[in-house]
Amino acid sequence: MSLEGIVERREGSPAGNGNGPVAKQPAPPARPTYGDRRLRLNPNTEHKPERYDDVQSEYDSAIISYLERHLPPSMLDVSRDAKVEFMKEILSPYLPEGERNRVQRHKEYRKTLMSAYQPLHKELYSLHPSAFFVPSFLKAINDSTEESFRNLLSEPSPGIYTFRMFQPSFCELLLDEVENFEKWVNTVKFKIMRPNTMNKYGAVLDDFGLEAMLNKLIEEFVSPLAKVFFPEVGGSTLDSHHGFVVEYGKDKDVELGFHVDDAEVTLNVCLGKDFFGGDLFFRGIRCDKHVNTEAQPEQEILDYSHVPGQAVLHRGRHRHGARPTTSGHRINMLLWCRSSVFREMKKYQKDFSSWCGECQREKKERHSQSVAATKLAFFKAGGGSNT
Ligand SMILES: O=C(O)CCC(=O)C(=O)O
Ligand SMILES: [Fe+2]
Repeated sequence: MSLEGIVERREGSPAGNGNGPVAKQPAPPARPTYGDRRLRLNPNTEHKPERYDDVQSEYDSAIISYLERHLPPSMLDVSRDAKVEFMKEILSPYLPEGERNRVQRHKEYRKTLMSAYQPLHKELYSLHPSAFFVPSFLKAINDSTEESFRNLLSEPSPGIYTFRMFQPSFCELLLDEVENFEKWVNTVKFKIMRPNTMNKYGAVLDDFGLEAMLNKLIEEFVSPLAKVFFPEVGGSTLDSHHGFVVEYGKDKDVELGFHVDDAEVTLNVCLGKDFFGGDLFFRGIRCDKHVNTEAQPEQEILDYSHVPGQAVLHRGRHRHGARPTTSGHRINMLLWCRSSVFREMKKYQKDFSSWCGECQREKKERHSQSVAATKLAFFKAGGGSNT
């Protein structure tokens, strides 16, 4: 969806098709008019958009919030409902029919689930930083400087950051809640959607009420890091997410194949419990075109062992997988953080050498070839001789 596109489509929409009289319609209910209805091309960065998490619509609430900054000035002071109605109308042509139906069905699924499931630990459903996070993580985010982040993190391989994040008591509560949710699902025989195409076990946290808490967690605690470490892949403009848990062990998933995430930035935190194996393996960052190319042995190969409470933060395009969990039970929380702005801009780009390891390698190779060709031409022309 292009915002430029939206601007153009809204201009001068005709009342009829120009082929004769327009059939008379019953008068529509009176609607307020808002003067100039054209969107701003550039967002009003001083305007703080409202949150629309509670709005029932086919669109992600983050997109509605994002669009609010583009509203014409006359629309900014109208009621929240009027803004929503206006923005839904603007967005409606941009979802293809199939996608619209899918999104609608998912909204209904989530609504049914949330109205039936009784949360066990209500305190998890809103963000309580001092109860959730370890003091070192809280301090680094509060200080919010690159130096404070660097003091907190380790970077065992370029672009992979690890740090202690959750309190053991928080991990226990979340594990308990997930277990309770799964028990309930089995008792009432509700067929739940699994987190993604590669996992048969696990649950989508957003689907049973944790979406608003996770939104806040990302906004206040992941985005500050993503802005500093991943600006070239939309780390400064994260605006939606997919939050879930994956489960490995006997009678669960065992391992996870080599893949990239449907995310710009991924936060992966181990919640527990006791387990052996399950190491993550990483093999370098790649764009779509280069996703199947070889890893560079020196720089791009890393194995990482999960530790409960500890987070790994990486680009979604950082290729990875998880080795078999050979005993015990491993549960990790994943936040796939996305940026609609980055995705839109990516459509118009071909060179991803600011983050793709293979684009970078090709660029370097082109550069050395051109330096070599220039040198050769220079010597052939007699340059550099002292005759
Ligand atoms: O099992 C893990 O820790 C990795 C999970 C993962 O990469 C994913 O769900 O995308
Ligand atoms: Fe992944």
